[in-house]
Amino acid sequence: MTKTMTRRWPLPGRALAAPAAVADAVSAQRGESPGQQADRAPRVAVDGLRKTYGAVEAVSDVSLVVEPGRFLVLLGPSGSGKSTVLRCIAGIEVPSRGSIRLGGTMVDGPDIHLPPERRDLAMVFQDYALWPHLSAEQNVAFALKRRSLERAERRRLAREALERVGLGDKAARFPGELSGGEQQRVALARALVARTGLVLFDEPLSNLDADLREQLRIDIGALVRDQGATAIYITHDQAEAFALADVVGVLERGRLVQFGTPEEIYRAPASAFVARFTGLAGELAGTLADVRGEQAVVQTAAGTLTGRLLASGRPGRGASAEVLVRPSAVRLAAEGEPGLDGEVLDAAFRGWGYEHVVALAGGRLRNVAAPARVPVGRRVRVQVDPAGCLVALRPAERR
Ligand SMILES: Nc1ncnc2c1ncn2[C@@H]1O[C@H](COP(=O)(O)OP(=O)(O)OP(=O)(O)O)[C@@H](O)[C@H]1O
Repeated sequence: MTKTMTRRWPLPGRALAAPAAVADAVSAQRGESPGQQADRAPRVAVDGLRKTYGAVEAVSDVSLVVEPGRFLVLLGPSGSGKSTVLRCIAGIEVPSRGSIRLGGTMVDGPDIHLPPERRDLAMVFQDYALWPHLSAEQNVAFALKRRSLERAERRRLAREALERVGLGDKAARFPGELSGGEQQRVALARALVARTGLVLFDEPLSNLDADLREQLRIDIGALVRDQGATAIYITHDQAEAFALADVVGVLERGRLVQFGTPEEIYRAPASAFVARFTGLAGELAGTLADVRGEQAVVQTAAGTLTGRLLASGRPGRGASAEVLVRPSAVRLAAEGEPGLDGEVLDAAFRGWGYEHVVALAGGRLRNVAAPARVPVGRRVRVQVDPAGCLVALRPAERR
């Protein structure tokens, strides 16, 4: 089932803002300082969250904390439970177990469930969710409908929000007269106009093509940070997650398997799953030759490689291992430089230079960078930086 079919709430255009926050939100629009705005951004604390649908456990025991004004991205493959966690935080789903606190308020807990409209949050959806019969300005102004504001003031705030997302000149257009990227900008303006302390994003860029995605991603990061709101954003795109997040939570089959900064997750993934999901140039199988502290030496068919060991305990020499290589760790060796012997299978121009696919004994590596194109079939050497290598033991070899 698609998200569009399963989304039951909110109706398009509805802002999920608490009436109590009306005065605050409006005063923010009237020139409150960013510091005062940030004061309203809640700390989000999810504790022991579990959600089942019949026999399906969509989310199992997820606990996390997002500090006020921080940007969390939940990253995971399809079906890992990202939407379910987000929908529970929004109040659209009722957790089966666990608690959720937004600032000082418990919004979900034993016998407690606050509806979305009492959570002082706004949400941006994958499919924009705009009212087709309302203009861009009316769609944005609709988010202020529940607030005791003059119509003219609502219009002014809506126009201001549209200006902020670069659509000041298209306020009168209907969604059908706007491109996908522009429609999502209207949805973004609608989420920001009420100045709620928490903004949730449900894969907002996935219906847009690459160029637009990048531009809107940059604008989302800038606008949300400028507003000082706490943000939670879900995606299955690792590059998007790393680019946007202060902190990333990786989900695997309903469980939060790592929570840390993008840098921590890239350098020290918690498991082979996290390493694979956050981007590899390739994998080379071999046997463990040595372990020195956190570093493991692996003998592969292509040569000896060193990397960070992704396992606790003291695995023995000779254990079967896999070297997982990050894209940033591979480049073609210069003339006379040592490296792993291989043959070029493909060369792709990337603007800054070229990326090659190189076949090695026992595997292949993608993303092998070089300033010039090396023709297919040419024998080459590949330099592999140990700082971008991770060593995973095969399951049977873990102790
Ligand atoms: N209403 C529902 N009824 C039954 N099962 C559901 C329902 N919603 C989600 N699930 C199941 O819960 C699991 C997690 O789904 P969820 O939509 O949270 O994952 P996701 O990571 O957001 O995936 P995607 O990126 O594909 O949207 C999946 O196995 C899904 O099939």
